[in-house]
Amino acid sequence: MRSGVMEQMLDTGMPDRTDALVQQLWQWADAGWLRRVDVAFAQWVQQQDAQCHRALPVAVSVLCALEGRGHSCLELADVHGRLAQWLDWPRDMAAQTALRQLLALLPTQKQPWLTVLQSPLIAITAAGGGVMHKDPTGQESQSDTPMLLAVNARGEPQRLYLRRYFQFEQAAAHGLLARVQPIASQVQTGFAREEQIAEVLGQLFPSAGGGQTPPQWQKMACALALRQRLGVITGGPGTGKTYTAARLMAAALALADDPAQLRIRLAAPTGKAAARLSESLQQALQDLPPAVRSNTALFDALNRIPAARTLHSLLGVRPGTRQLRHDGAHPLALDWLIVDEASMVDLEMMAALLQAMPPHAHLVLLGDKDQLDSVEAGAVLGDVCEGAQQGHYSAETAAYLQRTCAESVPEAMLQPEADAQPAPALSQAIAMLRESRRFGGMIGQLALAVQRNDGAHMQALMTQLQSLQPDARTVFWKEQATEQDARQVFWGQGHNSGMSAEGYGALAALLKAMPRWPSAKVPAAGPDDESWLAWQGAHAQWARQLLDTLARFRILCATRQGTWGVDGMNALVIQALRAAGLPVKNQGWFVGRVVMVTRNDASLGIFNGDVGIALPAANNRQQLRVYFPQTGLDAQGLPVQSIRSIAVSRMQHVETAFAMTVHKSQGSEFAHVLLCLPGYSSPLLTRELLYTGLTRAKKYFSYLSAQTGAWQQAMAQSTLRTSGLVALLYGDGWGS
Ligand SMILES: Nc1ncnc2c1ncn2[C@@H]1O[C@H](COP(=O)(O)OP(=O)(O)OP(=O)(O)O)[C@@H](O)[C@H]1O
Repeated sequence: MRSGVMEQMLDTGMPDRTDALVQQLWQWADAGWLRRVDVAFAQWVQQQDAQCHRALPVAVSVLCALEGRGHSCLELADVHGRLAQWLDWPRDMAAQTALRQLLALLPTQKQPWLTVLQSPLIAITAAGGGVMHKDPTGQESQSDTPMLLAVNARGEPQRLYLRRYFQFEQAAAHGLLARVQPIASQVQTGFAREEQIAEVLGQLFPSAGGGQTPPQWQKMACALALRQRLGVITGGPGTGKTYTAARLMAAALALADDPAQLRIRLAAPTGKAAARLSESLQQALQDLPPAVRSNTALFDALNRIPAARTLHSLLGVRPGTRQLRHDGAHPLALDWLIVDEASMVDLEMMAALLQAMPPHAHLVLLGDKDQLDSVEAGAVLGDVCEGAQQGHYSAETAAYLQRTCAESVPEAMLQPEADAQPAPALSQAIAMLRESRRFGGMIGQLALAVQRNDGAHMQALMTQLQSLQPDARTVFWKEQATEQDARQVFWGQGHNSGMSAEGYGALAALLKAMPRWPSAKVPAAGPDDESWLAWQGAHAQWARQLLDTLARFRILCATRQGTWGVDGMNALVIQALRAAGLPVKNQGWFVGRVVMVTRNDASLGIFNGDVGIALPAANNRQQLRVYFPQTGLDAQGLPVQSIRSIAVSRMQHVETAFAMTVHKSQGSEFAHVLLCLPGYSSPLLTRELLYTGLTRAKKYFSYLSAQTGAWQQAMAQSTLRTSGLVALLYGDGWGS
């Protein structure tokens, strides 16, 4: 099929008529290079506007294809240069030539876009909002056109949007900027003066302040978030985002007129992230300074904060619709909202959240701006934190931080007075935590090198790695790797003695060591029968050990398909388990099948991303159940680990997960991570992907790639999602 399409396209060149061109787009969809929905929309446009420019259906299908890849618009400047990065190009040269020929219909300069986009289906709008209801020739157009062309102040075309995404961007930008306006009346939110903030923060960060080096960004992050109704706390893994959020909650309560009435709520984009936030916050509350913990009223109020929810459930998503129970007209009933893993929140959800936030309430976003973006369109946290590395603090902010934290903002992070642009209002709400409390060592160094795209640092680390004795290595690195290499790594063989405990070899050994069943049939004895209780205990302990072992190692892949993708690696693990004598199957359920939930199911209490293992039920060895780890709270409010199980017959939406995509691993950590890159280039292989994969590893990191240089190529490539949000938040030309 593919070669047929290409031959035809190469033979005939581009058709002159738009309907014939749309037919060619369908062939591209048949060949898998465009989604059918992309072409269906282009066809609809061509049918509605029969006189349209012949390049319009191509532009429209590209716009839709980009939306499917997480971009919120089509950036019209340098389209040709950018498309090479944006689209996943077919791998063979002939197909690439044919695709280039098609895309050559799109203008290379900005101005001719006005002619191409001249259509009653496209309205012009100022990039900052305010639809002009004119088409590019100045004619009145419909007010509800499906697409919008954003132009700058000089009327030059900037970006083409599907209307929905334009509206989401506007709502997100307006919502964020409205929250960085100074709080009109401190009385309204019950907050007192700066001296009180200084006093409270002094208690919460007793050892910080006083000009320590490096500056205490955690304390400053709290001060910034208390100053307006938006706080953004970004930082790599283990930099103390949750630790800081716990102190911020304590500060908000301590400063409130009536702490018992202050409604603090917690949320995260996924159920797993929500559970993890509650768990880490509980831990962080236990770490509060004794003086704060002994304030019983405050500590009780902190402990009464409800467990974190998913954003979907907080906003009240109505099943099967895009409607929400909470919006601008029906705001959320809360005073503070802390959202963790904000990098996973997509543009549509962020817009909805900001609209549903009551005007007086504080929103605090926690997340790692360098991680992969949300699966759906938008890169909101990345866009918001565009200038976080450099700070861009105003002299007023620096003075405020000095007064409240006794901390000086480093000179390099102040917006230069000579700068034509004033310090952006949004930057005054952002704090970047820079010191990892969890990991340094080789993995931390690699993450830094990747984050900064620092090839020389990478090289030095590789040289250092070679010079280490195998047992001292926390990183294993192999290019031009084979399946045999993969087997060795995931089985935990041969690299160093520490790593060998962290792999599926250990899982297989445990599976084989299933506790001996008391009898062939389930004991009919009652629950107080001693042997029955002993058997139940042994079974639960076994399941617990398996889950612990599973939680320590994972294979992460950049892609789904192919030998080095999720499917290939899952098949390889299953093969290895079979070779070890376990009765595994290629398809369906078997003892030891590791699965990931792919859809939330509130009735079963399982969430997208939860990982469990199929094991025989304690009371019926013929019946398989999936065992999941569960975190609860003990009488003192401390997290306790337990297990729960669900019959496999009730698990409809799961997939095998010995290996998973890097995307799906966001929000999880493992003692040992094996990251696999495929043997070909792809726009999916980016710096953010490497960084996210790397930073999932706490102790050991293994890297395998079928080709040499894949790491360096990925490091040089950024996800670069196109959006107009940075321009809306910081002004046109920011950072350029
Ligand atoms: N200022 C500090 N003093 C002492 N320990 C700290 C401090 N900040 C953080 N920690 C500790 O460092 C560890 C990581 O902190 P935390 O979990 O808050 O980081 P995080 O940025 O939220 O991580 P993740 O990205 O994994 O969510 C925790 O054990 C925490 O108690």
